[in-house]
Amino acid sequence: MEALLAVNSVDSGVSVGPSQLGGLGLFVNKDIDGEILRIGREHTYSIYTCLELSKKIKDQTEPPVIKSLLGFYCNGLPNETRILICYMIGFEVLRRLGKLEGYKELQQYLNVLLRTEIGNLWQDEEPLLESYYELEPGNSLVNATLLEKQSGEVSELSRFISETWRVTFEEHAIQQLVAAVRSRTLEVPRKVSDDDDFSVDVTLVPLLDFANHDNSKQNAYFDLDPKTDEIVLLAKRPLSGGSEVLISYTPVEEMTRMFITYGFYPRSDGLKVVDVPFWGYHHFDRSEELAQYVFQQRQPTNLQFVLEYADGQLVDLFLNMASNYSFAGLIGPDDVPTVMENASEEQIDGALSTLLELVESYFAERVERAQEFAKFCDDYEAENGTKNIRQLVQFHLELYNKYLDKMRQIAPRAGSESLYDLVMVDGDDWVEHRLPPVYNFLTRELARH
Ligand SMILES: C[S@@+](CC[C@H](N)C(=O)[O-])C[C@H]1O[C@@H](n2cnc3c(N)ncnc32)[C@H](O)[C@@H]1O
Repeated sequence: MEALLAVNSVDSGVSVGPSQLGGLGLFVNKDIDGEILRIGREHTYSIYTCLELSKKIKDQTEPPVIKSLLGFYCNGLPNETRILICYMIGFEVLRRLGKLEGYKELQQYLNVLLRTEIGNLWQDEEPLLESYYELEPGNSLVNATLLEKQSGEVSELSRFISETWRVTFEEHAIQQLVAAVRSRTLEVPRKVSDDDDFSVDVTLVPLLDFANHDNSKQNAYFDLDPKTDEIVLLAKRPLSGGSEVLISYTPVEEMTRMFITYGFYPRSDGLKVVDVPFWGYHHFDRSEELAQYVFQQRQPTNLQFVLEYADGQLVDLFLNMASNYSFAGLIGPDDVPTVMENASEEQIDGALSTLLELVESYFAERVERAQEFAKFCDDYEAENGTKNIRQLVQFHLELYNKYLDKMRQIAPRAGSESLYDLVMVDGDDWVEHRLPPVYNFLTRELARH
C-alpha cells in the first residue's frame, strides 16, 4: 500500500483496502468534503504520456522493444486501448530485461496490473466459451472474446517476445495484463486548447483506479482541473473517514458490456439495460422470412430490456421497443414507415402481443438449455477452478425467469392495457435507460459468412 501511495503526493488522504464489493477498493482516511485526490498528468498512462515515457526510457535494445511491439500488435487500425495495452506489455518486457531501473513508479503500477483480479471471460478456457457459443450464437460481445482467444494472438505475441529478446512472458501473464488494462481504464478529459476545447483520452490513473463502481451509491466523480491539467477526484457529498469511494464507470449499465469489460454484473438499486439476440436466432413459423425483413429494414435483430434492481434482486423488467420497429414485419410486408403509417392501434398491439409470446417461447426454450450449461460449468469448475461464464449463465436464467413470471401475471388479464405492463414504446422515463443496440446485428445465417 505504501508503495502505491508513493505514486502520488505525500499523504494523499486515501487508502486501498478490501472492499465489500469484492477485490480492493479506495477509502478515505478522514472526513472529507470536496477534493479527495489530485493526480498529475505525468503520473497517468494514456497513449500520449506513454509515448513521452518510452522516449525518456531511451531503450537501446535491438530491436527496440516498444517500437517493434507496436508494429507487431498494433498494425492495421488499432484503437487507443489496444495501443495502451501494447505500451504496458512493452514496459513489462523492458522490466524483465532489467531496463526499468529508476522507473519505480512504473514498476509498481505494472505490479498492480499483474495482480488485479478480474472475473471476466479472459480467464475462462476456450472450450467452455465454444460450448457457450453453441447455446447462444448471437451474443456477439461474448463471441468477440472467443474470437480474440481463438486468433492465437496472445500465444504469437508471447513467442515473438521470447524469440526476439529471449525474455519469458507467459501467455497467461499477457492475458492478465490485457484484461487488467481494459478493466482499469477511464475516459479522462484533456484540455487541447485555451478555448475550453477538450478531448477524452483512454487513461490509466494509478490509485484513482482502485475506486469501484456503484451507480446507486456513487459518492464521488473525477474531473479535470483545467488550470493545472491534473485529474481530481471529488466527493459528491461529505464523506466520513473510512468510507469507500464509489464512482460511476458508466451512467447506463448494459449488463453484457459490464461483464465483458469489468467481470461483474452490477446489482445496485436502479435501472439497467440488457440486449438479447432474437430475430434470426429463434426458430418459429415465418422466422426466416421475418429475419430477412428485419435485416432488410435495418432494424435491430436484438431486443433490449430495461431491468429494475432492488436489494440486489431483479424485481421488474420491460421490453423496450422505442426506436425498434422490428415487430412491423408481424403486421405487413411493406417497409417500416409504410407499415407504421397505415397500422391501426389494434394491429400494433396485436403485433406486440405476438412478439411477447414469441419471446416467451424463446426464453422458455433457453431456460432448460441454460440450466444444462450451468450444470456443465459447475462440473467443469469442480475439476478446473472458477469459471466466470457461470455468472453470465446465471444472469440470463434470472432474466428469462423474471420475464416468464411476468408473462404469467399478464396472461390472465389479456388486453391491450396489460401489454404495456411489459412493453415500453416511448414517452416514459424507462426509455431514457437504453443504449443504441449496437451489437448482434447479424442473423444466425449471415453470421456464418
Ligand atoms: C477500476 S478497478 C477497481 C479496483 C479493483 N476492485 C481492484 O481490486 O483492483 C475495476 C474492477 O473492480 C471490480 N469492481 C468494481 N466495481 C465493482 C462492483 N460494484 N461489484 C463488483 N466488482 C466491482 C471489477 O473487478 C472491475 O473490473
